[in-house]
Amino acid sequence: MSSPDDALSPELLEALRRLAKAPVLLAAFDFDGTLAPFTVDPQDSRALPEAQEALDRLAAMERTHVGIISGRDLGFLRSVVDKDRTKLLSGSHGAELDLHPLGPDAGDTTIRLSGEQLVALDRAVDAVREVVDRYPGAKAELKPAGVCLHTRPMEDQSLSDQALAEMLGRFEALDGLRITPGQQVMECSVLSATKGEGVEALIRATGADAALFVGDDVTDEDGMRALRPQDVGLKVGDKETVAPFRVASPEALGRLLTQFAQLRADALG
Ligand SMILES: O=P(O)(O)OC[C@H]1O[C@H](O[C@H]2O[C@H](CO)[C@@H](O)[C@H](O)[C@H]2O)[C@H](O)[C@@H](O)[C@@H]1O
Repeated sequence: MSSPDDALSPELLEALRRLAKAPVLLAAFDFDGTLAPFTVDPQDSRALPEAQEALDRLAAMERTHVGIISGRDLGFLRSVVDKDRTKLLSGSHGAELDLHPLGPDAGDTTIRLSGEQLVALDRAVDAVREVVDRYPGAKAELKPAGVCLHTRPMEDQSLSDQALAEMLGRFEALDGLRITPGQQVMECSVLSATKGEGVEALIRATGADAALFVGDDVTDEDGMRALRPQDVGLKVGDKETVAPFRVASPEALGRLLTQFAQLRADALG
C-alpha cells in the first residue's frame, strides 16, 4: 500500500530509472533502521517482508547484485537476511566479507584477531559488563571483533543517555578501540574497518557500472562518501547526510524497492 509521504521526487525517480538501466548493477543496503525497523531485542530484528521480497527478486535477476553492508556479523546476516544465499555480505562494519554468489575465489574476508586485539576486546567486554551491571535493562551484545552496550530496553531516557555517555568514557579510556555511537547503542571494535570499505569492496568485486547504497545511521555515511559520481546514495530518516536523496522510513523504503525491482525487470526486458 502506498502512503502520501511516499511520492518519489522527480529527481529520485529519474535517478532510480537511470540506475535500473546499468549494465551491471549493485544495490547495497544497511540492515537495522534501513531494511528492518528497530526492535528492543536485536535478535528479533527482521527486514520488512516487502523489502525482503524485493531484495530476493533483484538478487535473482541477471547482472544484478544485492549487497548487505551492516554492523551485524556475518552469522546473523546469513541466517536472517540471506537465507537463500544470493546476496553479497559485508559484516562488522566492513571488516568481514562473504562474496559467495560470485564464486569460491571471489575473496572472502574473515576476522582474525592478533593477541593484542584479543586483549583489547577482553577489556572492552569487561567494561560493557560493568556498565550493564549498573544500569538495569541495559544489555551487552558480543561480536567477533567488538562489543555493544544496548540501552533501548531501558525505560528511563535520561538514564539511558547517562549509560551511553558513561560507556563512551570507558571506551575512550581504553587503547586500541574504534568507537561508534549508534541508535541507543554504544559500540566499539578492535578493527578500524568502515562501511566505506564495505561499499568499495562490493563495487570492486562485482564490477558494477552503477550502485545504489541505502542507510540510516552515522556509520552509513562512510558508505555514502565511498560512492562514485554515477552511484546513488539514499538516506532513510531525517539524520544528517551527504546522500542526495531520502525516504522517510523502512516502510517507505520497502515500497520504493518494490518499484525499483520492477524498473530493473523492465530495463532487463
Ligand atoms: O549497520 P546496521 O545494520 O544498521 O547495524 C547497526 C547496529 O544495529 C543493531 O542495533 C540497532 O538495532 C537494534 C535492533 O533493532 C536495536 O535494538 C538497537 O537499539 C539499534 O542500535 C545491532 O544490534 C548492532 O550490533 C549493530 O551494530
